[in-house]
Amino acid sequence: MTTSFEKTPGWLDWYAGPSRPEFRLPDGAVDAHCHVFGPGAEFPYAPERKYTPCDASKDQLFALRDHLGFARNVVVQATCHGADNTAMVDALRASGGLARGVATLRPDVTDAQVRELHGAGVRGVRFNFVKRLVDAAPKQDLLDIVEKIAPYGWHVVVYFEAADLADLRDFFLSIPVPLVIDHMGRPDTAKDPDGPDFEAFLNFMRARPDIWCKVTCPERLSVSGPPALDGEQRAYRDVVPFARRVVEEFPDRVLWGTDWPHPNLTDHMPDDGLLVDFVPHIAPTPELRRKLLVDNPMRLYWPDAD
Ligand SMILES: O=C(O)/C=C(\CC(=O)C(=O)O)C(=O)O
Repeated sequence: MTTSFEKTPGWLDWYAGPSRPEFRLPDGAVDAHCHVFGPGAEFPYAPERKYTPCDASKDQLFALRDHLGFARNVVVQATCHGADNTAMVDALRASGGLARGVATLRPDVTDAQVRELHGAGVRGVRFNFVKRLVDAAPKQDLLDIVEKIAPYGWHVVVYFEAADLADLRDFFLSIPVPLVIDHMGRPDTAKDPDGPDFEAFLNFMRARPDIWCKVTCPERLSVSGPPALDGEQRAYRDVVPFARRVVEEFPDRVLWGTDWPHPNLTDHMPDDGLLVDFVPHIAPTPELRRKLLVDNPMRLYWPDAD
């Protein structure tokens, strides 16, 4: 039986025909945050999902990787696939070792299942606290999951909004494995990057040396734009000071990724080539760029590669 899905109204398709970046990525660069969606007919979307995406297959992801000049991908499970990691795992297996994954798990996951995911290339589990994307999970369930993944050396990826950090901070710090924060904890970029809100985020990062941060998603965080479209080389200027502060203070624990195929965007869909051109603005030296794009993701996801 073939299932057909209708995309959530207003949701934009990913940008076909992205430009070739002017910024040449360093050899071995990793797109450390991207997704695969379906295709729904082959890998159905989860019944509990809050949105229905447009399909974005592994082959389309790998074509984008090659077009932009990345060597590897980290494929992050998105909520529209719930805890069914099949599409993501299928992408990892097809990548010939060039993709690692971050899964969503339920607390009843067995050791055999975790071991199989590890064998496929999964290295982390994602806990999502963004209310428009998921219903809240009991904290004890999450800690039970941590106990199951810790023996495999995995980390926990957390996705939350800035306003919720104060409530979540102690819970996060009780998680006894490395943490990776999605999209800088979604700061309000209309506020001062040197003000108390972002300082609270930086303080959280200072609390432990194994808290990493993805300096990703300017297209979601920008208030004043301009968008990465039509050759715009000064896109998302308002996000730059936030990301740059993180990169400069924590150069050895930052990651970057495209977030392709950019779920849930309704305002505009960025040209991924121009998104890559955003990177030198937040990582202004070749050394910072090498750490952000190559050394750090390789240490976290391919520690055994030479
Ligand atoms: O692509 C992202 O990281 C961000 C998302 C989607 C998401 O995380 C999910 O569905 O799991 C968002 O903010 O809507």
